Amino acid sequence: GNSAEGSTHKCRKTSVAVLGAGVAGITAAQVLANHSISDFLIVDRNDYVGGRMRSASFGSKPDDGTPYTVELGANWVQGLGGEEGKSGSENPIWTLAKKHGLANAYSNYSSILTYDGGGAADFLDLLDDLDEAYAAAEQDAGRLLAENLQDTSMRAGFSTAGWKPGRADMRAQAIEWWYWDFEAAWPPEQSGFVFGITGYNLTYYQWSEANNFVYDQRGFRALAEGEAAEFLEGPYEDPRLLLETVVTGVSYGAEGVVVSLGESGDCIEAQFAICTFSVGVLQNEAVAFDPPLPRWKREAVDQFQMGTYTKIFMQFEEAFWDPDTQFFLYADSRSRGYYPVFQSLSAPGFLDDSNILFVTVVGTQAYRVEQQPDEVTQAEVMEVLRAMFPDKEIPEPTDFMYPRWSTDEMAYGSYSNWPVGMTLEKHQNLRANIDRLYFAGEATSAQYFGFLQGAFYEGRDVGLRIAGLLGGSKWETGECNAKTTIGCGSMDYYSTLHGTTRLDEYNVSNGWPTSSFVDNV
Ligand SMILES: Cc1cc2nc3c(=O)[nH]c(=O)nc-3n(C[C@H](O)[C@H](O)[C@H](O)COP(=O)(O)OP(=O)(O)OC[C@H]3O[C@@H](n4cnc5c(N)ncnc54)[C@H](O)[C@@H]3O)c2cc1C
Repeated sequence: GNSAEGSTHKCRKTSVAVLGAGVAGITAAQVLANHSISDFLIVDRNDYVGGRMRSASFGSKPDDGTPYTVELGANWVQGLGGEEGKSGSENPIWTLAKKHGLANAYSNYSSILTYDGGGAADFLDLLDDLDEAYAAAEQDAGRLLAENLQDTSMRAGFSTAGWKPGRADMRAQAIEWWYWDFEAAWPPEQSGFVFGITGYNLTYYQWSEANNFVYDQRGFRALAEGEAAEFLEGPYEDPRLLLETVVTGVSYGAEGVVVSLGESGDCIEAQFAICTFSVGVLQNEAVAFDPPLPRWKREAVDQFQMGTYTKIFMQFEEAFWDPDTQFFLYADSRSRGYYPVFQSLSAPGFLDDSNILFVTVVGTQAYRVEQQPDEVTQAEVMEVLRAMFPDKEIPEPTDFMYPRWSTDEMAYGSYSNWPVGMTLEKHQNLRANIDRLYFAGEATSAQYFGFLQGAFYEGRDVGLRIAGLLGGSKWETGECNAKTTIGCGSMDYYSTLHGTTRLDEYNVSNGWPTSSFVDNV
């Protein structure tokens, strides 16, 4: 590794460098603190704790004109659990949301009205068809997993289960978007089947199918700040929390890790480091690793998908939509996913009478929208709203705002999605440490990727591993073993991952008469 010795730059020494102050980083540091390891530093480029739990001020309140707080990033606690009479298993994010008293309300996905270019149009019966196919697809995915059969795409899984929306059937396309893309931020073609289904089921069937929407005016990140305050002073007064500090390089090895900070040349010399940067940050090579990440790690990073999920906020003088309905689904006649779902924050039990509406776009529509100026997007959205509500005079919004997640250096996207062709072993390569450099975050969670609970569990796991390594060998036999949900020490990885076809199987009987490597030029 790089030694800072003799240089004029400041190099702080610590036991553990926690890179990122999102849910994974805060949870990892908390685990260290709980195991009496107080010598750590937490670094983040943001000026707050919470990472992709990110809020912003928007619009104004009717009574005093002060702005509302809305969530640009994570918004729901997804899958609650812990209901009375049930086994008692609960989403840890739900436990923490209750602990910190976050204002939230049940998001009723059945409170929905449907529209197309001609105005209101009831096509919710299609949802029942998709429900039925999805139930069959779940059975099928379970069989593929249990019998080690070849995985496929969610698209193929849907088709086999009997759900085959026509390309021009824009109502069915809108229903499918609402069912799949709204959650995955990628279309079924690009989502893995088995892991797409397990990802959904482990959250919603293990706990409960409820999604609770957080509208707390401190911001959802009050959860992360509240947890951080239990082991950091304030938490913002604690000298171990280095905010507005950009990590530019990570030099790692068997002896330790040196983290380069910003352009100052300052650094951190640590025994261990935990990198919680999003898979988007890793894909964009925003951090220089020394030595470069090995091929088994880079292939996993490059294959896992970073999605983009963009909420476009509008405040109006008055609500022209049904005040009691939460969701408004729009089927555009030309483009799938074109301003497909509007959500009312004005609905009872949310930000009552705020007259705030937001529309969500994902995937290619999100990339398009994020690259254009606000005015262009506003004009497009207004055209859609006027088509949905032809009988209403709809004035321009009084406030309009949306983030640019796909290009934001803190994450380069919103959250991850399991792509077609990724195996559990290859995903494990995304998780695995290299020497003393560890990784954690929503994307490293095989079971809860994309969710806050994924970041929580992975942060906890890596925190415990490092606490164990720093605490000595007795940890490895005590608190964790292969049967628990918590691992110990260094992680497994697969240096070579094979396909299913041997070279000698590229032969005539498989329709491959010509050598793959022929070159007569
Ligand atoms: C729009 C959107 C909607 C979402 N909706 C939901 C939802 O409703 N429910 C749900 O459960 N989940 C949702 N998620 C996902 C959830 O927000 C994430 O799973 C979770 O917050 C990820 O936590 P993390 O700790 O893994 O990563 P992060 O929160 O990204 O933490 C990593 C930190 O690293 C920092 N960092 C990155 N690069 C550098 C660098 N070079 N130097 C220094 N610091 C750096 C970042 O600033 C960041 O704070 C949503 C996410 C987005 C963006």
